[in-house]
Amino acid sequence: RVAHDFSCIHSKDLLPAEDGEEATKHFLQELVNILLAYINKSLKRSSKVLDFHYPHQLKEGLEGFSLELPDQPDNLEQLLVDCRDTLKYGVKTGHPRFFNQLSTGLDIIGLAGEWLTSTANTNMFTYEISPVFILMEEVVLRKMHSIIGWPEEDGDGIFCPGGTMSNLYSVLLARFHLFPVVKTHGMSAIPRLALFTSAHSHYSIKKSAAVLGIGSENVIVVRCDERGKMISSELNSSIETAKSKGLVPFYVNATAGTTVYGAFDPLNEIADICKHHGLWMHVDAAWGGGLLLSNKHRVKLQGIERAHSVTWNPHKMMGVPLQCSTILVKKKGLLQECNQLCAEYLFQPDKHYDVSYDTGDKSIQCGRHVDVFKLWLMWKAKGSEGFEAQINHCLENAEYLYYKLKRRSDFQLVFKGKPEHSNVCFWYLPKRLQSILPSPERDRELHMVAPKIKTKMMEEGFTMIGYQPLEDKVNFFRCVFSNPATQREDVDFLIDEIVRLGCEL
Ligand SMILES: O=C(O)c1cc(=O)cc(C(=O)O)o1
Repeated sequence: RVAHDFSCIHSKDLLPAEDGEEATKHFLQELVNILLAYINKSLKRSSKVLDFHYPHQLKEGLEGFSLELPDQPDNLEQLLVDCRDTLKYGVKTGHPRFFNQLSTGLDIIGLAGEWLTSTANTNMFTYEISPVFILMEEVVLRKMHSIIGWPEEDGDGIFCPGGTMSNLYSVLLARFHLFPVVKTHGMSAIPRLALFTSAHSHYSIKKSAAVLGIGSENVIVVRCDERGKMISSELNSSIETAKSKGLVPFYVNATAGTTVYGAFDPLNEIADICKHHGLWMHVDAAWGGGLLLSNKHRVKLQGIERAHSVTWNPHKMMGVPLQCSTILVKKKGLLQECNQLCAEYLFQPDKHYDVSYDTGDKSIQCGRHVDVFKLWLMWKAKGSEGFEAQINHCLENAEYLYYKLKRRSDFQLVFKGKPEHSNVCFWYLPKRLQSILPSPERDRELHMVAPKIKTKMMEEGFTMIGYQPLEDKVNFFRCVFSNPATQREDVDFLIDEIVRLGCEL
């Protein structure tokens, strides 16, 4: 193919310009070539995960890569160079040795789904402008309801821009369910509320209470065991205490797969307590929801069918491209009642089709991105069995890492026992610390090890893993597996790289 000269054409020469079709085809084909080169590179172990630069270096402009916005249009050759550079200086989150976040991987079908979604460029507020996507959302949500174990006649939900928003919906719905007057009269019309969540749960529960005007101080944090699982007897006593202080408990968040440890709360015990006190039970399965697809692992979420609402992020363990998050609600109609404002310019009641398909008014958004298509396409491509296999593979990688570290004296696992999810948490002890008994002094030294290793790791760029302190524990690494491309050799590489970078610290 003749390489096209894009230096003398500009965006105005592309469609919808007259006879812009040829230039458009060549420009988009060239972009696809850039993306294909990036995809191949991301999946090659010989490539780096990242080519790290400090903010000032990127802002100054690297090798002509300027972030500044011009008055005159750039030509398409420059745009293609900018596209290459944007990817060059980014982080390859699809790389088999990228362990830094819960969302990793680069699924080709998911990517194709996202490309089609952008090309369709439509909105999810009404059936009239998204007929296919609205029906797909209904089909996919119903499938997820049945996987949770809710009966056919139950189940509602919506795709949200991330797990934090999904959790926020659950608090909003629980409050509306108990006090519908709050929608119109606000918080002054209702007594002081209290909600409960575990010490290891996601900070979005507190954030939801802050955003919704409930107050983050009214989020009562329930103690966990050494594995990070909520202690249900502590939940019960916290609820009793809140009542004795005149607060009105209304909501409990149980976590299925905590962010750092990957712990699963005892859902049946929590459901019993919620039933006894008449509280809304939400399960934040943003990270653990994917395990419902695995016959081997779904037992860890037993009791989830008793929840009033569930957050489940397919962009985590199912490897769907960001973003893809759902709030699933057992009671039909509540989302609509809670959020609808019936804007006449969108939700006309006298349309020529069944307006119950205009699901936009269930949302607290107006415009809403189509996040369902890439999930629907992946589900068609893999089948539920395909998702099960990839999720089991990720947990097998975690088990492999766990047993490798268990046998070594230079690594120490943060909690005893096999991980419930694909999170493996550990300290690395440089040679000089390996012979020192645990003490506050050793802890002070150990606290600096992970940040130093991470700095060198990012500067060299061959792998990437997260670290954090937690409660009384000094900085430790958290390795999580959600990328089906990751194999045992990548686990071996990670361990060797941490030793190489840290043994002399
Ligand atoms: O969607 C994600 O990748 C994600 C969401 C979190 O809340 C926390 C993390 C994380 O701790 O890696 O990841």
